[in-house]
Amino acid sequence: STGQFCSYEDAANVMREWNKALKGGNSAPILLRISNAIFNAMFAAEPSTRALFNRVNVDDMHSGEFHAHSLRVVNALDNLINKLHNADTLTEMLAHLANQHNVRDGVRHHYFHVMRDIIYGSLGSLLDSYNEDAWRNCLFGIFRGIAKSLPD
Ligand code: HEM
Repeated sequence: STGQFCSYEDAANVMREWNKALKGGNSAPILLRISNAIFNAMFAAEPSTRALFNRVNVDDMHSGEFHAHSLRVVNALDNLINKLHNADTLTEMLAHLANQHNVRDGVRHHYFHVMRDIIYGSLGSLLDSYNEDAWRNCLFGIFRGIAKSLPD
């Protein structure tokens, strides 16, 4: 298939680099570590985002509720990344995630730019190998797909 989100080769690199970090069976602790790093950095960069996660007990980021939330987010990211060669499926998944975010008061398009830049800046130390250009090319459409109809 032809990559609608990014080139076939960029998508292959992104999936390989991502999946390599999760190899070895028990991926939940690795996903949680990635998720915690991303959320902590986002709350530091944009403190107003923290209260959006009160329902999932953000006050205790080690709580079961916040871990469960973190796993929902990073599992979703994992599923999206692994559909980079299936543009139709990926488009449907993004539409569903866009709806789930559109209904949440206070979620802004801008926050997705903040999170995106955090992810670009942190994957280099979270992954064994990191082809930043490929990630930028492929994640652009993923973030846009979720955030495009959110208020600025
Ligand atoms: C690639 C980026 C992201 C992915 C894959 C993602 C994924 C998800 C998923 C799967 C859920 C659970 C949906 C549900 O069960 O209703 C969720 C909830 C949520 N997301 Fe995101 N998200 C992303 C970025 C963001 C950003 C940047 C923000 C805003 C700062 C945000 C704010 C929220 C909020 C407020 C909830 C609801 C939390 C709750 O359950 O109370 N998300 N997200």
